[in-house]
Amino acid sequence: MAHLLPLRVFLSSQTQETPSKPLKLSKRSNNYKTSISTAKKGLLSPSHKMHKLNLEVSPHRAVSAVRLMRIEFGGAFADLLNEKGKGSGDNEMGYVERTLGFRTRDLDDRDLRLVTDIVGGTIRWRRYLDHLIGSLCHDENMFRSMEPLLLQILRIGFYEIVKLNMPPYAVVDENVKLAKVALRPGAGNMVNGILRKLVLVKENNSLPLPKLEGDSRAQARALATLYSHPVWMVRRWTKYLGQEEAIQLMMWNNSDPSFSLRANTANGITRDDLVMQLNSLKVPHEISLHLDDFVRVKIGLQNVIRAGLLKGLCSVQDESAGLVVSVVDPQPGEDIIDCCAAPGGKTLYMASRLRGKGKVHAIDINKGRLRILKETAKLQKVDGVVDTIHADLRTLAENSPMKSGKVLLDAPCSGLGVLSKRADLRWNRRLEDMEQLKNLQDELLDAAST
Ligand SMILES: C[S@@+](CC[C@H](N)C(=O)[O-])C[C@H]1O[C@@H](n2cnc3c(N)ncnc32)[C@H](O)[C@@H]1O
Repeated sequence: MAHLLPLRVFLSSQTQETPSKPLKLSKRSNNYKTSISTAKKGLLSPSHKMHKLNLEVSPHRAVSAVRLMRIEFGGAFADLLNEKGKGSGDNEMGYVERTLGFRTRDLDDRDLRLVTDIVGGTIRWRRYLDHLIGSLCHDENMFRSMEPLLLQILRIGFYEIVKLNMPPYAVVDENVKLAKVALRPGAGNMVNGILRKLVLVKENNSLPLPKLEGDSRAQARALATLYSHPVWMVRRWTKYLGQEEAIQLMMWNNSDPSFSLRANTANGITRDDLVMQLNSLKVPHEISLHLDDFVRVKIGLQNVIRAGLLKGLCSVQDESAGLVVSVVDPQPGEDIIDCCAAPGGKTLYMASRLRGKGKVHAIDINKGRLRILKETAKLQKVDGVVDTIHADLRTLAENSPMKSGKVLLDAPCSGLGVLSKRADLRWNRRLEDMEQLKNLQDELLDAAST
């Protein structure tokens, strides 16, 4: 019966989180390797390297510096969700120990919040911070040849002073201490010199920032530094939106993201149950104005993860993704095709709305992501109504076309709409990728409507 219904294709450009990648230190950067081994050489001998505890260095700065290294050179993701909550525990301290040569005391909730703020902010503001650091170095070569860990420590210090407005001399002291212990005394002296220069120019209100002047290229370069985005994005947005709106957009991308949680009704959890849990965890939240099962959370996601709420009780899902599902409006008994389904955010929400009757056929080309979808479907108790199909949609549509009254196509997208959530994404996208993506989206749309 379903194939007799008029075909409806829902196209969504919502970006989803991608699964966490393993750390690949050796291939991505020789510099990183060098700096790690330098740290180890000075500080560790194999016999005591696993238990050296340093109580003087501020733990959240040490963890932030290492997390920044992993994000820039190790293929790790910047956002909490892709760390799957492991970022707060032993795992993270293991990375700290291997990179810096010592452990710090365990992080408490406040430390964890600071790590999230510092890491997210430092990545977002990287271009701006590097401009300031470069301007305050003796010469360009000093900046260009700076070892990666030293640069991360300086970025943290600059971010804390310029963007978080933290008490400057405490910031200087703490970051100098970190550079001395994690690298060597000379590195601490360098951090001291450059941070003190920064404090001075900030106090005199004379931060060396570019002026918005000259032709459109020069202005784009200045805006790219002032609002910390790649030049090609600034040029693109200025062209399509005008300068004022492009600036608004960049300011939004630089703001702290908020998240939404969806109560997993298929597991018998209501939004009221979820609210009770959030209250008991003291996580501030607001009820969604648009969707019955959703709750908004600005801070405290780390607590939600640590309390295990994501293990079946609720999922992190943007309201925009929820609204796409509302447009599809899944009804019990329906057969729905989700053409680019993994890791499954929309599939699983649609499945929960089938109330045990019907099927979501979840197609995806990526086996690993599809496996995550399958596992999460089990966790959320909707696996009975989810059928996974590992295939390239284009080949599938040609060789064994499927029919359904409702077809959702959530094609791969640039992710430029979620830059506030994915702090590192702006630095990983290239203009050339956009053209390729557009062609792929065209082909997928054709295949989905076959
Ligand atoms: C934006 S994500 C989908 C997110 C998903 N709808 C959700 O809500 O979690 C795009 C997905 O398209 C998949 N994809 C890319 N090319 C494909 C193709 N030719 N056939 C099927 N899936 C494809 C990717 O593997 C990726 O998982």
